[in-house]
Amino acid sequence: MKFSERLYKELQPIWRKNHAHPFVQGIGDGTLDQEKFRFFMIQDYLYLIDYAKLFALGVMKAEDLETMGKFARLLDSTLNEEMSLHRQYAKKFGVNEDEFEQAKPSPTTLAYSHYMLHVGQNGTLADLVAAILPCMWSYSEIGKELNQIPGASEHEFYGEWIQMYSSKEFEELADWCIDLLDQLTEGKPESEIAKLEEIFLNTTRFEYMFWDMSFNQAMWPTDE
Ligand SMILES: Cc1ncc(CO)c(N)n1
Repeated sequence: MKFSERLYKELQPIWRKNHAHPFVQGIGDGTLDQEKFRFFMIQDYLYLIDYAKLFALGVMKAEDLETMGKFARLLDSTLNEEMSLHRQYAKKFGVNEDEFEQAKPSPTTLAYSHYMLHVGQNGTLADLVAAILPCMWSYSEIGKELNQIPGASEHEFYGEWIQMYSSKEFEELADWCIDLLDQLTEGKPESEIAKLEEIFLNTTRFEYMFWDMSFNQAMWPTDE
């Protein structure tokens, strides 16, 4: 069995919670409170700044030119395509993108992005890929599922978000990452595989927490 097939089985309970979450459901039916979405987009912008750095670390850890080139393109598309979606939403909210960039990360954003950076900096290329895959894979699945809802991708406010994550290009990025992880783990001993599975499941759990944090607009509980 490919490693990704094993992961696909393991992640099911968490993905079911993602898809059922009122934040995700609300994007799909267009009823999500725009203030919650604004909170999410700001936190996601901060998250993506760190996520893009993981691709730079991927360039550092890659062992062949083809993989280096792919990570370089992922870095470029995150900064200049995916994040331009956030900059467009910033405009819709009537704020300058600098306001997004200078916002403070929530505890969940900090925990998630710093966990990934820690794994990416201290681990192997396989550790890094295991950490970054849930992000691409789960958004691609959510995007495709929401795109099935009639009219959802034409919704005047949430349509563009659904179009971005249900796109073929985004799906191809996730598929590339899945294939790379399968290649890197082929023939590896169970002890190594189990460690990678734990990393993958940790960031999968963080993905769920990110939806929940956004729905609750959760900053530090000690702030007034
Ligand atoms: C938190 C999070 N996970 C995944 C993606 C997809 O890139 C994103 N933009 N944000």
